[in-house]
Amino acid sequence: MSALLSVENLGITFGGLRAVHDVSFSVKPGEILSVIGPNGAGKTTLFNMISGVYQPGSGKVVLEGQDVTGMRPDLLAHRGMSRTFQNLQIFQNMTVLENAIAGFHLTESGNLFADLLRLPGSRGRARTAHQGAMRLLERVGLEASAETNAGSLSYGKLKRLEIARALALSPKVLLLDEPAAGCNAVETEEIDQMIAEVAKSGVAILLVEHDMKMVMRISNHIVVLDHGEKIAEGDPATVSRDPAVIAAYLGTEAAEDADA
Ligand SMILES: Nc1ncnc2c1ncn2[C@@H]1O[C@H](COP(=O)(O)OP(=O)(O)OP(=O)(O)O)[C@@H](O)[C@H]1O
Repeated sequence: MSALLSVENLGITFGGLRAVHDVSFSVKPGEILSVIGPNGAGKTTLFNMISGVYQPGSGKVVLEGQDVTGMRPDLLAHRGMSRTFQNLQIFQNMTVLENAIAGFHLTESGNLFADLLRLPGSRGRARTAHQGAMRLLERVGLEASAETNAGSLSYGKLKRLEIARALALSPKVLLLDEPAAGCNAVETEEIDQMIAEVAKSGVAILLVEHDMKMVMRISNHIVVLDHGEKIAEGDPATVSRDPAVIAAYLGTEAAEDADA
């Protein structure tokens, strides 16, 4: 199967610092690809370039054969690319359902409040968004919490709500920035399962995550960054044995032990 999303020689420099340099990889429909690396390796910067938050200094982002390099996030969302952020972007004072409805208005913020208030002219659209939002909540196991204030949800549920919102525009590729950060083991496993289900439906998943157990469990393919450069890639077993990867995380001594 051909690539849904390709990153070709992507790079960016911040005031002389090569935050990301010459990184290439591709992801297919239904595949879970994780980007890992020590703190400051360039993972979030890479995500920001792919999702149009940063203009790359060099290289290309290709979505379904189209060059979408530096395209605005809202336009990318319409072409099938959604993302979540490291910091939750949830409206704490709104209900779970209202937050999910907001996902359908990513590109038309003017309509969101009209729809929530059910103003004249918005009823048909509001009904569609309402039904879609309920389906999303079912998909992430939050239907029973629809009327709950988002501010009172557990952290794991908030994370699932954020993923639900990113799914609102039926993305073909979903970028998840640390979906398990701050979650306990049970919550992480629930998020695991959810991500696996989304991938099974044919969505390509691109994941940045520090929880190595989770990464090893759910990834089909792993790309390892260190100091902005790709130092390894492959399946979880291959990557976890790679001396360059071990060195990047633990120092060269550990890599020499692994080699012996
Ligand atoms: N907007 C920016 N301006 C200047 N430097 C930046 C900017 N964003 C990131 N950097 C630098 O680029 C490098 C890569 O940072 P980035 O946040 O992408 O790493 P990361 O792998 O996501 O780290 P972490 O795992 O800690 O989240 C770091 O040295 C960081 O200080």
